[in-house]
Amino acid sequence: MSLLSIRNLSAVSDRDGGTPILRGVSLDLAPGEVIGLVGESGAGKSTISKAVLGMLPRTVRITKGSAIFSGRDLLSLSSRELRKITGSEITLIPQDPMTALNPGRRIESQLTDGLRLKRGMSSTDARRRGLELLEEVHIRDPERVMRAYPHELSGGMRQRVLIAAAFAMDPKLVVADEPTTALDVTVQKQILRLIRAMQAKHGTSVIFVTHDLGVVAQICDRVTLLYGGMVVEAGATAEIMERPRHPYMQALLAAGPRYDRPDRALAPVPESIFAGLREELASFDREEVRHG
Ligand SMILES: Nc1ncnc2c1ncn2[C@@H]1O[C@H](COP(=O)(O)OP(=O)(O)OP(=O)(O)O)[C@@H](O)[C@H]1O
Repeated sequence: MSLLSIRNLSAVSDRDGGTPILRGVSLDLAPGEVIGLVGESGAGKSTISKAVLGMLPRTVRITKGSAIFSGRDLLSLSSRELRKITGSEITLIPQDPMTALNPGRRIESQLTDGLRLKRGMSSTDARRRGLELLEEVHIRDPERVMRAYPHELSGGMRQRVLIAAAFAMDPKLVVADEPTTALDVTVQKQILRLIRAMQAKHGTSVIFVTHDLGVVAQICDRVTLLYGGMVVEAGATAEIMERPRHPYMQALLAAGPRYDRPDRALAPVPESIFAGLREELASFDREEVRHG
C-alpha cells in the first residue's frame, strides 16, 4: 500500500506563458520508504514537493493528475483541510536553516509551536518533548540550545533543530528539500546520517530532493530522475546505480556524483543526450495536444 501516490501530474507556469513544468509525473511512496527526487535545476523537483506540501505558488497551475496521500487527494482539498495535514502529517526540512528559522525568536518557541498549537500540548509537556527531540538529534546541552536564538548556533546545529522540528509532529511524510546544500561537506555527511536514522526510528517516509546522485546512493531506497518535468528513470537505487537504463542516467553516473557542477564533473553529459531528452519532451507535448 502506498502512503503517497502521485499520478500523471502535469503543471504549467503562468509566469512563463503556460510553459509546461511537470509532464505526467507518477511516483509511489510506501510507508517508511526514502525516495530521492533528482535532476538538474529546473527539472521540477521543488514543484513536486511544493504540490505535496500545499505550497505551490499562484503562478504554477496544475493541469492534470492527482496526489493521493493516505486516501485523500492533496490537490483537491480546500486550503483549510490541507492546513490540517501539512505541518502535521507532512512536514518539511528546508534547504537553508538560516532563513527557515525566525531570527527574533528563541529555539524553544520555534520547536514547540506545532506541539502546542497543533497537538494541544501544555507548555511544560511541549518543552519536555522539545528537550527529548534535541537529544534525539544529538544536540549537546539542549537546555542552552532551547534558550538560544538562531544566530547563536552553527549552520549544522540549526539544521539539527529543523530536523527535530520536522519529526516533532510524528509526521507520516517528511519532505527534505536539499537539506545539506548550505552546509560544508563534513557536516553534510552527519546530517544525512541523522535524517536516515530519524526516519528509520520513527518509520517515516521521506521525499529527498537533491541534485546529487552521491547523496541518493547514501540515503535513498528508490530514486526518480527528472528532466524538464518528466520522469526519465525510476526504480530501486541499488539497481539503477548498477544498471542504469536511460542514456541520461548512464551519463550522469559516468560524470560523477556532482553532475550539477560541470566544473567538478569527470565527464560532462554529451549534448546528443540533451538533444534526445528535448525530443522526448516535445513528443510528450505533441501527445498531450492530440489527446487534450
Ligand atoms: N513561482 C513560479 N511560478 C512559475 N513558474 C515557476 C515558479 N518557480 C519555478 N517555476 C518554473 O518551474 C520549473 C521547475 O522549477 P523547480 O523549481 O520545480 O525545479 P527544481 O528541479 O526544483 O530546480 P532547483 O534545483 O533549481 O530548485 C522551472 O522551469 C521554473 O522556471
